[in-house]
Amino acid sequence: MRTAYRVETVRTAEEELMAQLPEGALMQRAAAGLAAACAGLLGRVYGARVVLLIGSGANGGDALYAGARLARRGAGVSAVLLAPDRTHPGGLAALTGAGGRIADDPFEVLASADLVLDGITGIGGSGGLRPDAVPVARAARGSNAVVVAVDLPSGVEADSGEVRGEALRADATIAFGAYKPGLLIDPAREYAGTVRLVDIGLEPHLPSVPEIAALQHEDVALLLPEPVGESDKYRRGVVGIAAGSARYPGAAVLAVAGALRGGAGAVRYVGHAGEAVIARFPEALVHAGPPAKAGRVQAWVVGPGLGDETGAVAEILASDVPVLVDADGLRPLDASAVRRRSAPTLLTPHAGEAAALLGVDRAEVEAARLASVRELASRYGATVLLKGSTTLVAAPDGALPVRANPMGTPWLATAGSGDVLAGLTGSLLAAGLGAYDAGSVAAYLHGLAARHASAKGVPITSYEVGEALPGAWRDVQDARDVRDVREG
Ligand SMILES: NC(=O)C1=CN([C@@H]2O[C@H](COP(=O)(O)OP(=O)(O)OC[C@H]3O[C@@H](n4cnc5c(N)ncnc54)[C@H](OP(=O)(O)O)[C@@H]3O)[C@@H](O)[C@H]2O)[C@@H](O)CC1
Ligand SMILES: [K+]
Repeated sequence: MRTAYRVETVRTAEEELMAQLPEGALMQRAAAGLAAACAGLLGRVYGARVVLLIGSGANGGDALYAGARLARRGAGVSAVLLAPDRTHPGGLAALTGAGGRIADDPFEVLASADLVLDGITGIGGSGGLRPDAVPVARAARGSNAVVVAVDLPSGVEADSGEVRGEALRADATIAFGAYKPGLLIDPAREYAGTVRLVDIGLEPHLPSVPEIAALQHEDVALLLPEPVGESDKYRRGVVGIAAGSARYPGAAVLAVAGALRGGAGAVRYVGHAGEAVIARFPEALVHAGPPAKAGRVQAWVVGPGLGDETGAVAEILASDVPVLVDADGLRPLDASAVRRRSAPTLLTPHAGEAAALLGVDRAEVEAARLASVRELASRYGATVLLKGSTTLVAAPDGALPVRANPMGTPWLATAGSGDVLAGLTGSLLAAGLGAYDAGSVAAYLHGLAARHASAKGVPITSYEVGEALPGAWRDVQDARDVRDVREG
């Protein structure tokens, strides 16, 4: 599991740790890890041209000390000082002592750089790059150099993942001690490139509940439902899918495709696209409706492709089993009906649907995804899965970390992929997972399946994502088998 902590939490932990260490030791740990990572990226340090972009704080200090280490190994290191009067004094002395130089002309040194270290701002920055840093940052990005962000890409908001002005896009980010939310949440995450964590001994000082958690294979493996010896289809759970319409039968087929691969013992389809469903999936149980007459289910999915035929939404919300509401089902959603429910509710909007639920513009949701998912979860008293390039899952009470899905891929932005996800998630709910786990496990498997399906970078259809789900499941399960062997 990758975990991220807010700036305030990181600073408190750092203070605790620093009190136990000699002065400056923590920064040296950070700088040593940073210099080693840069050496790895450069391949050959001797003779490499390294440019440091230095702001007014300790982030610049880290970059200067790392630059000094690279200079001692024979790199030509130049520092661009963006706040010359407030440059970290110890770091600057170390750099010049090791033979590094202060650049007279930032654009000249950037033009021939092999590697740029972005030490403009770290966790102390906010509000995007300041005007004087913008042309320098653009020149760095426009050069042929590898851009390495120190702790965070400068210009992004560490706590929210927002990008409020211009920011410097990195090829890699070397983070110290802990991930910050912005390294896991878009749009900031997209500026970070490949993120690597340097251990500076912070972990024992961090709280047990992080702000953000991103599952990895091993975590997902532990959450997957597993059929036990005496499982019959009802024990494994029946998922009801109320989706599709005469106008959009495809959504029903795709939702059922997802549901059949999510671990439920049976899939009961209810609606007007039964013929299309049965033609593709003879194993589905098909009923014309209404949902209450369709027979017992352990969880409902309602919404994909309903068009204007949304009558089933209220009826399904009145049931006493877990309910997932997606797509067209979100339009007529009544917050008080959701809040009244005793069984879990999971809402799965994309940014546009989330914006409509919140009464704001789509751009506002996309810019502030973390705040939006939390606000929705608290307003509806429901678990909310906000779809996007990093899908977020928030539980209603706010005590659990928001889960960020690290498995997204741009190829998932294809018609119908949400229908597959809804079916898959509903199936996991029926198989007994809670809404928070079902949402995050489904988002993970769905992203992994899309990666499998587009393995060679080819465009994929949503149906292929459904077909690739068993492969993704197997992949994740292999992680559990590896762990069992290790521990067994
Ligand atoms: N604590 C530790 O022991 C360790 C800390 N570590 C390192 O320290 C980093 C945090 O350092 P920090 O607190 O000095 O803040 P930092 O990010 O350098 O910003 C400094 C100043 O920049 C300014 N500023 C603000 N916004 C701005 C903007 N948009 N554009 C330009 N400038 C802007 C603002 O000053 P202002 O100009 O507003 O007075 C702000 O105070 C952390 O990320 C990690 O790298 C590691 O070494 C591990 C050990
Ligand atoms: K930085």
